[in-house]
Amino acid sequence: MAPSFLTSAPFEKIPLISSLSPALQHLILFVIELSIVYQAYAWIYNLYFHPLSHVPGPKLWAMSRVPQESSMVRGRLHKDIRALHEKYGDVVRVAPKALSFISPQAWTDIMVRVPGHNVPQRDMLRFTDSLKVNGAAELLTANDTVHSRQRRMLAHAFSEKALNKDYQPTVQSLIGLLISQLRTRTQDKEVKGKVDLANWLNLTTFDVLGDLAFGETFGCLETGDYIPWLKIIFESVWAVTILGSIRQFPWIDWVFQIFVNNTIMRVTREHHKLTIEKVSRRLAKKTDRGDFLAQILKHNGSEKEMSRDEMMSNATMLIAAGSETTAAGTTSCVYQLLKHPGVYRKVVEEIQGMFAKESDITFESVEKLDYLNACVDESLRLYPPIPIFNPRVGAPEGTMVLGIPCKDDISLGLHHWSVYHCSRNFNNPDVFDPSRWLGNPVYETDRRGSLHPFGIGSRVCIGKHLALAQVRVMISRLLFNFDIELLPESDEWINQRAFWTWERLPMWVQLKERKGLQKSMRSGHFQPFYRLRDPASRPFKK
Ligand code: HEM
Repeated sequence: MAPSFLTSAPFEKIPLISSLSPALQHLILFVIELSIVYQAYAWIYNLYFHPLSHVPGPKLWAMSRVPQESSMVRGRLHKDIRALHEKYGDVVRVAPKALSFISPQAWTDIMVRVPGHNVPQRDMLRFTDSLKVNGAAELLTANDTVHSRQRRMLAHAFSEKALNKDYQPTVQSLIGLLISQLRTRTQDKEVKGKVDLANWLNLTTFDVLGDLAFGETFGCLETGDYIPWLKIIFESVWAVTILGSIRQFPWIDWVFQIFVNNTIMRVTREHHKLTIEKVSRRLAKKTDRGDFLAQILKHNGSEKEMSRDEMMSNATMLIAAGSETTAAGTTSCVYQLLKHPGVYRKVVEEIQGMFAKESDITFESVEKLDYLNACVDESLRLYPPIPIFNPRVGAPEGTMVLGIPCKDDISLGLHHWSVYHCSRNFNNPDVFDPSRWLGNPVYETDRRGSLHPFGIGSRVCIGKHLALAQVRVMISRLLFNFDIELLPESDEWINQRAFWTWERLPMWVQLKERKGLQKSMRSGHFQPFYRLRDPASRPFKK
């Protein structure tokens, strides 16, 4: 005779399960009980016996990954992590196997390769392979060996000489196109100078990188719109954040792979097809205009240095890594200037005092605008274009970070926005004050070494100088040509959700052409090969 507990049905009130045999119902009950016991054990272990249990932090976050990941997918991780550091100090345990840091020393321990120190690795669970054309690695996600080979090759494409001599004419020409598009809108009787500046800056940086990576723009500035290929890049930045969170939970990831992976693969294949077309077209083209591929090909001795597929993967990656970030850096600085009329006036005076005509505004000359540059640094602090972390895990042999041994199962976070908004690092952290970077003694105690919006170490942003040159020139040429006012609907523009990049909100401004500027003072910016053209002749049609 069967034992009595196998003849009674434990789930008789639950419709779907009650139709199963009592034995099967008991098996399900047993699995549920086992999971509860295991989960309770895991929570207790994480709290009291885990090697990180001595690190300060909230108990709930130390017990389970759910609080951190739920904060991340809601786009508020930057704020939550800041609050935790204010409360608990320079290092906080933010998940059973995750630490967050904010001090200058932590930047060095996590990012900088020094003899005798095992430098942490990229946390690959937070990335996807979606940028890899035919499986070929690109710089951002490459392992250390491939990374150092590719970085050597790409360094030629990001040298100072290439930047100032080869790329400057393209960038200046496209900024000229931006200015003429905006000028058209100040003269339009319906638009009356009201524009979404965030959008226009994004269109500009996309066209710049399209030209530098593929030898032709996307035509965004001409149409005032994106092409679908670029929309995929936008959306994938957000999707990578969500996928990174899903991967922290193997069961959810498993279900996700079954139901959603095919769709992702289809979109990725479509995206790669277009990349291959563009790069092939560029490689077939004979051109004397400088761009990334021209620099790489000039130094590529053999396929061993950089294969064709790797060039393709890197071309897309550079557009994804460099366009939104640069546009965000520019938009946020303009926003801060518009919110601080005293600072705005000083910047305009500095620009007008330095440049008699617009063509004097060059990559080289804008470096001398001390006040504007302090404003750029301060706005990168308050709105770092990469707002949350540079995901890393300890080295396989273990890494010491602030004296804490971290193996490769421990995730190490330096969340830009949280680091720069913590009062442990900066006095009046929420205040936009460029004098912070110009020797104001109020900020004497600031831990300036904690500000690294471009990262540091061997994986520091390769496009840093290109980005800064663009940000400075775009702002200088905008303010040279227009008086700008922030419209009330964008007063709180800076309050956005943070994913890998920021959620992109429109920034509505009112533009007025500056009075008293002679036509001759405006023109003559390098050879303007980008002008508004007949839409039918655009290289990339929608
Ligand atoms: C204001 C604009 C920009 C900001 C704030 C920015 C910030 C960053 C940050 C924080 C990293 C990560 C460093 C790390 O993981 O430790 C990074 C990496 C990178 N950025 Fe940028 N970036 C900007 C513009 C650009 C531009 C214009 C390009 C290229 C066209 C670019 C290309 C890259 C690449 C390729 C990497 C990976 C470097 C490597 O792993 O060796 N970025 N950037």
